[in-house]
Amino acid sequence: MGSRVESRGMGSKYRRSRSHKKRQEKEVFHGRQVVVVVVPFPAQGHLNQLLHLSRLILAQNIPVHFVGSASHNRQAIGRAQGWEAKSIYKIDIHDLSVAPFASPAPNPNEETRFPSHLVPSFEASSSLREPVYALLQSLSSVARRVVVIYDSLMASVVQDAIHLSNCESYTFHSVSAFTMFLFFWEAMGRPPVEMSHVPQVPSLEGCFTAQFIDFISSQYQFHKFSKGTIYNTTRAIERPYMELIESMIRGKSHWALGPFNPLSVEKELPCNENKRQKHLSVEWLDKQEEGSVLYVSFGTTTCLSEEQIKEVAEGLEKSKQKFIWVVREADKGDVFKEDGARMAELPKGFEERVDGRGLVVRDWAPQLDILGHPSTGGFMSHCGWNSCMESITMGVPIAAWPMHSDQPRNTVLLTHVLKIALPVKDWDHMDHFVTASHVQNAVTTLMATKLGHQMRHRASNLKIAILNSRDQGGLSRIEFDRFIAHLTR
Ligand SMILES: O=c1ccn([C@@H]2O[C@H](COP(=O)(O)OP(=O)(O)O[C@H]3OC[C@@H](O)[C@H](O)[C@H]3O)[C@@H](O)[C@H]2O)c(=O)[nH]1
Ligand SMILES: C[C@@H](CO)CCNc1ncnc2nc[nH]c12
Repeated sequence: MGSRVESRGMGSKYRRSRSHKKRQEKEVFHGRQVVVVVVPFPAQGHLNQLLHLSRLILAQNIPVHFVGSASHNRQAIGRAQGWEAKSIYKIDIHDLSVAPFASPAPNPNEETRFPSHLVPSFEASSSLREPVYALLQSLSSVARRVVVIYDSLMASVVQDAIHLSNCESYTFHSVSAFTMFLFFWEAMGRPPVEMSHVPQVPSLEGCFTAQFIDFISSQYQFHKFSKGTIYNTTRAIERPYMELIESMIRGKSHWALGPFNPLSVEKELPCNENKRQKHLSVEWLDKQEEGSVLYVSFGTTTCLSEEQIKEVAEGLEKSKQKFIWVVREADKGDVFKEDGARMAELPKGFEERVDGRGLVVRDWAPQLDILGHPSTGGFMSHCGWNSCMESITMGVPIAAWPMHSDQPRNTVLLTHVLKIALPVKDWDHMDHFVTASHVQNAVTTLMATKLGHQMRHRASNLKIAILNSRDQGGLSRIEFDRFIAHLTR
């Protein structure tokens, strides 16, 4: 039943092939090992971040167990970008049984843009509680220490970890430190803090559904069991907000361990062997001038209505700028369910009219490769936190078009604090509609004006700051090393 633990083939293959002798030596000198169990939330933007973190931890020779339903594990692995195949096979992937869930198609005409159609898959994940506990029990009997790193939305799933004396847990917040600071600060009744770091931000109205707010609240009671919190950020960009969080939430350690995504894709190959061939979009970028192409994509939780797609198409066409536009539907709870998908229509003749200047991608785009490509000079984004970090680490400025959740506030971080983005339109939860002229203005400003150029320059400086911070002796590197030393103490 629910508590059956299945270990997937690739993980066990690794265990067998890993030198047994080496492991024995380790045990002799260091006692039993520390192992990490990673418990992601089953949506792409969350799976992706914790899979990247798993790889970073594994690179420190700490075994990592990654858990989830078979389809979410397959989704996470199949879409992983920027690293070599061999590093993914070293993660112990556990396909655990999850209660069956409905996987409806997204609704592009919903009043809020929040991906409510994913809620059944979120709720089904609570059935992971038993099999995850069974895994923790079995690991805790052989390991020196079991470290659980869980997505903040999976707190209830790992609540039993406190029964194991050699098990400790850390909460991973999948959004910016800026957004989390605001969330804590508002929840605490806005205590006095250094106000120069706190810009005006939009309210959360229209960002979530009431149902999802209940889901978040139902998880928060279990965070009291965790020893610390982890962020996919670096103090090189979000230092004030990490420090504000530290000053408000004492008694826990707070770790900025990001960026989790690879900082360069040039040296590292895509993980999937059959993806070694360059994607069409990258081949096309190879032929364009440096910094001349705008990349347009709205992540995996958003889909635009037909009318909205028409406005984007017209805006892009009128901007006369080069672009790659990813026209995809939002993910379903089970991304491998083929049925019911809409194929969004573009205006008649659009692709012919922009031929040679614009490329429409309908499948999964290699976003990290695209952002890391020298020809890419701007990104029109919904400002999901993965996209923000990927763009910042690749030095690409943003035309920000937030849709839901943390995105409107991430936008404020990018526009007001880091000053590497301009808004496509001011966020107004009552009126999501963006006209062709908003799109056109944003695109031409970002790609073809001095203001856009200055943003590109600042973005490129941030990229350098992040790289330096990750180098030997840099603050991010020191913080990451301290975390690893703390786990293996
Ligand atoms: O075609 C595609 C589409 C998307 N992607 C990748 O998919 C990921 C999308 O994640 P984003 O965070 O940007 O956006 P999502 O809306 O999908 O995620 C969501 O979940 C995690 C939260 O922290 C985000 O803020 C939230 O909006 C990125 O890593 C992006 O590179 C592709 O590689 N190709
Ligand atoms: C449905 C998901 C996207 O896949 C919401 C992401 N947004 C968030 N996820 C977790 N904690 C948050 N605190 C503020 N926003 C948060």
